Amino acid sequence: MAAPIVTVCDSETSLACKLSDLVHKKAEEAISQRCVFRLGVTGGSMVKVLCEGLPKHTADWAKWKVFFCDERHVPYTDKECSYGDYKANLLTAVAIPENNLYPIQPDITVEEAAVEYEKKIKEEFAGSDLPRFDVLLLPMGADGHTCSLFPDHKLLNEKDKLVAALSDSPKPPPSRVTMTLPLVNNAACAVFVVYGASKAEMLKRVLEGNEANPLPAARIKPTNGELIWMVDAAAAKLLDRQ
Ligand SMILES: O=C1O[C@H](COP(=O)(O)O)[C@@H](O)[C@H](O)[C@H]1O
Repeated sequence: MAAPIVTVCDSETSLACKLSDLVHKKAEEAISQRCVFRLGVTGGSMVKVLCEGLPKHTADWAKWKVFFCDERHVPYTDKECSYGDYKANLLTAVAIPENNLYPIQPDITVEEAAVEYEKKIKEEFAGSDLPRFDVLLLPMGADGHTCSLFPDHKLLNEKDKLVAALSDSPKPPPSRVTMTLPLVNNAACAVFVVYGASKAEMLKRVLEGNEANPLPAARIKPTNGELIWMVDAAAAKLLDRQ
């Protein structure tokens, strides 16, 4: 893996802008090579910056396919549902067809939902043993989690499943579906999006620490892809390099 690229933006607005420039550039490259752009998104604070920045560009939206790196196992109408957030805030702002947003099913058990989502991803990447997303947009929680991979959780050791269920998430809601490290680390480009002072201490640990038992976010090291951190000045304030 090449060394991670860390981009520090002055403000949340500038972060939204630079993030959308990057995603659009990656989309154009993917569409020109393969006629499709496969993106993975996450919920939480990501939704706001993404939905603010992306609509400022024109794009071949029909060729974008948007999957979820993780999802809370709640109904689509629940305020915790990331799919519901993107449906309300992204699909109303850009012309990505609704069918190109791939939700995780809430109306079956969480284990069934994980199996079904892995199948859906494998169908999308038919012919490849290990799917390779063009871009995965990743969060970093204040506890160092990413996707729904939490510190010291057994799913950090998952080697076979590409998508897994958990019912003991330390952050509510407890039931979730998440991409696992083998799938995330096979992405062509993994982009962490982190902003706000509440993430500053953890960002320093993940980027500058060298812990024996790495935090989940520190375990993202695409084996044959890029790793980019896009952060705002508030989150970066404790970093040695600024
Ligand atoms: O629970 C979750 O948390 C992360 C991070 O949320 P943030 O609001 O601290 O950015 C989120 O992105 C992830 O998708 C979600 O399930």
